[in-house]
Formats: sequence, structure tokens, C-alpha cells
Amino acid sequence: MPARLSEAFINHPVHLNQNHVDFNSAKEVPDSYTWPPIHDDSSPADYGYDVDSSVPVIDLSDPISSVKGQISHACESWGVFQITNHGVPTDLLEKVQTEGKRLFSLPLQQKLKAARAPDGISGYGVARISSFFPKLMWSEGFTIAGSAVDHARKLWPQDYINFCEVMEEYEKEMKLLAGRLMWLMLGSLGINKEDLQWAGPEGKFKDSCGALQLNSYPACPDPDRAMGLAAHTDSTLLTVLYQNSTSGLQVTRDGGKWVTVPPISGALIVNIGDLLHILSNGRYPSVLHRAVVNRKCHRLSVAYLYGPPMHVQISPLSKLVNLNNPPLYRSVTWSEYLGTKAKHFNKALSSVRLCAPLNGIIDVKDHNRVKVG
Ligand SMILES: O=C(O)CCC(=O)C(=O)O
Ligand SMILES: [Fe+2]
Repeated sequence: MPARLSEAFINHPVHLNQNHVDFNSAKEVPDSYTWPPIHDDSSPADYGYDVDSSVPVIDLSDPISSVKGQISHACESWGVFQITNHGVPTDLLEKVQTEGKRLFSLPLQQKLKAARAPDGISGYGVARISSFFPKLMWSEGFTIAGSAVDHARKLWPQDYINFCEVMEEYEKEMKLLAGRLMWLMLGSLGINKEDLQWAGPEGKFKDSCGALQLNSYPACPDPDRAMGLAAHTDSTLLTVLYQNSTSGLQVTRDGGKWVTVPPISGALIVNIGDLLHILSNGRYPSVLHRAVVNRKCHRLSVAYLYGPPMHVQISPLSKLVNLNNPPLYRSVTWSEYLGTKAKHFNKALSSVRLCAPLNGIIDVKDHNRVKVG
């Protein structure tokens, strides 16, 4: 079994076509990138006029009991929320953005020198989920699991250190923040440090794993017919996303209409992933999301993909299970789940489900019935 996140796909190689169009000079969207029209369902309500139809924004400097209450509501009803006053320095966010833009502005041939290997996780390339779709996505990505040095050196043989230092510092900040968010989320479910042995001494999640995913969405001549990143849930416990000031992220509630997550300068977005869905026995469902593109400007997003130590078995927490709430999922390690996701994509969660939903009610939160794309 892979012991490190960087080895997670050794048994699941994906051979993707990395010869994509040069986005910067494309005057139109080629047929291979043309998706069925994306209807813009966003209404004024999506921009905060109606509290119940906009993604919650939580100020982490509010009193802790209030924060936990807001998190519980956001996790139960949305699976996503934005956070402000999170403590990640603004200048670090700016540096990450500058370095990310520097990377994606390199010529395609240069970026391809650091291409992700078919059985690897780190490096440059199109989204791994591309293999599940007949059409290509209007985006490119760069993943960092472990040290970025090997790949960054291929991009900038003389000048890779700054990139690596910034990404390393950001990864450290993200790991601390993700641990803090885990306790806020778990605490709101009545779970404390004694209930989660694998969180390690003082519940610090020292051995937890994570990766940085830089996503680049070039401006697109026909954004309604292109897809930045197709609908998916993350295979994480949680994901912390920085989208800065350019919108593009959309989420659904229970497979309903797409809601745009409005950019808030300096805020971070927190998504619930499939492993927290399992750990919480479905109380905190993972959120189906996608990224759309726009005509005017390039968009960069940086996702921190956070999961448990690779060997830890994740299963519904015993405190959340009783006669009326039987365990809904079997236990899986992150490594095993990534393999399942690589094979079954959006049906992965239902493939580890133990029992059918009670009363025969369709569990829309399993996403297997949600039309993707
Ligand atoms: O770019 C975005 O807004 C979404 C990125 C995302 O979903 C991911 O990297 O998993
Ligand atoms: Fe995602």
C-alpha cells in the first residue's frame, strides 16, 4: 500500500493527452473543448441578498461558540463556506498568487518539461478527472505533493528556489489552518480529541497529509461553451481554496442549481470532501462543485487538499453511530479511496456505502445520481 500521498496513483496510472491547445492564442473554442452550453443560473440571490441561498461567510474571530454554530449550519446545509480572519498572512496569499501566475505564464513547451507522470501526482498537466469526460477542460494545473523542487527545477533551472520556498510556507500555513478547521467541524459534532486517536499528540494532526493544487483558467473566447473544471467532489477530508478576486467556483446543494461562490478579497473557501462525509456518517456531506471560465480574465485558484495519514482507516465515528443511525460507510484509507475515485469517479462514495438509504429515499448527497458536467 502506498505510504505517501505522492505514491497514491502508482497502481492507477492515467494516460492523458497533455498536448493541449495554446490557450493564450486561441481565438475560438475548438470542438474538442466544446461542452453543452453552461446556463448561468446565478441570480441576485447568489450574491448575498438572500442569506439562505448564498454560501455562508464565517468570521473566525467571532466567539468560538458562535463559530461552531455557524460551521455546523454551513456543513449540514452547504458543505462549503468562506472564512475571513483566518490568520493566513495576506502577503503570503499574494506571493502564492504571484508565483502561480509566473508558472502558468511560461510557454507550454517549458511547462511540459515538468509534466506529471501518468502514475504520479506532482507536476504540470490537465486535470486527472479529464479521463472521465469526452471533452477537454479549459484549464491547466500544477500539483505539489511533498517537495516541489524536482519539478520546479525543470521549469526554472536557475531560479526555482523562491517558488519552492513560497509553496512550502503556504503548505505549512494550510496544514495548521486545516487542523484548526477539523476541530471546529468535529467539535460542532460533539467529537473531541479523545475520540480521534489518529489526530496524534494534542490533536495536532502532525502526520496528516496534504497537497497543493494550483489551477489556471485562461480567459476564454466562448465561456458558455467551455468548462474550467467539471463537477466533482474532492477525495479529501477538507479542501481550503484560495480564489482571490476572480469568480469561477460554483457549488450545488443537494444536486440543485449551481450557485456561484462570490469572491471576497482575502477570504478562503472551505469545501467538505468525501472522507469527512464518511467520518461524519453523512452528517457533513461533501459538496459537488465545478469551475467555470470567463471571457475577460485569467483566473488562478490554489487548493490545499487535506487528508489523514495514508495508513489510517477512516470510518464513521462511533459517537455518531447508534441503532437509529447505523454506519453508512465501510472503512477506507485515503490511499484506497484515491484508488476507488480513480476508478469510479463520482460513484466512489456510493461504492463504499454499506447500506441502502433508509426508507428507500434516494440519498442525493451520494452524488451518484447527480448529472455531472
Ligand atoms: O478552481 C476552483 O475554483 C475549483 C478547484 C477545485 O475544485 C479543485 O482543485 O479540486
Ligand atoms: Fe475540487
